[in-house]
Amino acid sequence: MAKARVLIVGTGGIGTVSAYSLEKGGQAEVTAVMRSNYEAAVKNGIDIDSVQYGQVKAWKPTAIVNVVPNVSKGDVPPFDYILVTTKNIADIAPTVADIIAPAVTPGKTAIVLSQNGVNIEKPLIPRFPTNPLISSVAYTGATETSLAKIYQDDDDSQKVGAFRNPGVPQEVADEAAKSYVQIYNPDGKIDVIYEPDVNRVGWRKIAYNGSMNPISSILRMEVGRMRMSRHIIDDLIVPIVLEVRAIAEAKGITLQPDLIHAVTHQDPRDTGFKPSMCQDFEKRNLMEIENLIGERLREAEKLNVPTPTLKVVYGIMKGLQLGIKEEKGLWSPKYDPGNPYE
Ligand SMILES: NC(=O)C1=CN([C@@H]2O[C@H](COP(=O)(O)OP(=O)(O)OC[C@H]3O[C@@H](n4cnc5c(N)ncnc54)[C@H](OP(=O)(O)O)[C@@H]3O)[C@@H](O)[C@H]2O)C=CC1
Ligand SMILES: CC(C)(CO)C(=O)C(=O)O
Repeated sequence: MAKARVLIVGTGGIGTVSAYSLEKGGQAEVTAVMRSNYEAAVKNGIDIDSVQYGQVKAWKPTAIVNVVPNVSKGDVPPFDYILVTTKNIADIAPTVADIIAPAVTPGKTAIVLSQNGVNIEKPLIPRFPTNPLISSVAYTGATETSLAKIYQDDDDSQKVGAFRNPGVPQEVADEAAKSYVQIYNPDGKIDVIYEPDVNRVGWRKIAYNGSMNPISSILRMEVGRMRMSRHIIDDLIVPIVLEVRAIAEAKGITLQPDLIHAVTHQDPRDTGFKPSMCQDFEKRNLMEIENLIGERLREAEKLNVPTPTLKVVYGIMKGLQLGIKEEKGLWSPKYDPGNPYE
């Protein structure tokens, strides 16, 4: 059987581990789009120091490219799947839809978003109305420590299911998600599984990412240290988790009764782990603020759910993001038209 053609856009921590798992399964050939790490990967391959796969040295997927291939010209065969593993920075162009558009074949390519956050599929629906949209909620732990050098500290673990895209019959989207899991994990040896209720799973995950990620970034603190402070947990983490639960409930999504315990005890007791947002902040990378916090606030407003803690945290994170945007030349200190504080 011909292997599935998978394009991975954003081959950093999660993208590299996914590329390796996909090719190891034997049913996919991966084209990896790389950017800052492109030259290092082409010259020396990719090193993965992996809790799951051991020391992988100088590895290369089937193809490495430094631009998203344009399939419309007909000289590149269409892709069966595009796996998006960039950070989702919705407040800065180009958006995910703009980045992947050249490689999408209407009615054929299934688009898999393996990114943290809620509502990440929404901007893709009008742009790709005939393509199945798939959610991969990832629990894998992986970091690019230097160019094309990956440290994987948690096994590849994902729950995969279809988003709703009104132009695609639900059974077609569900089938695409199941086929993706089959290609990714053909002999069932890894924890990458089909999840029919992936929306609920995404909301559960955001109870962690929406609380631990921003608070660790603001405090620049590991999760283990935060857990040792009752103030941090009682006054910051718990209120956010309760607000996330209230928004989810207003949307008809019931999260588990022991959610607070599950979030606060997700990581080992004395862990030195800092969530991905805190790592980005320390590297002075843009952070995934809109899909982890902003989108939930907007949902809460629509549903009249009070979210005082989230609102304060959002304001602080927007301020921190502004500093990073200014450093990158993406913002200059000036008043926007209509700003009443001028
Ligand atoms: N890391 C983790 O353990 C976990 C991460 N996640 C989620 O997974 C997603 C990916 O995270 P992670 O792997 O950590 O991210 P990384 O920052 O490690 O990797 C993102 C990659 O995307 C590349 N990229 C960004 N924009 C483009 C573009 N326009 N064209 C080509 N390449 C691009 C970056 O290139 P460049 O270096 O040039 O910027 C980088 O190589 C995020 O949504 C994150 O929240 C979820 C669970 C765990
Ligand atoms: C906690 C983790 C690694 C997922 O398990 C994550 O999602 C993040 O750091 O943003």
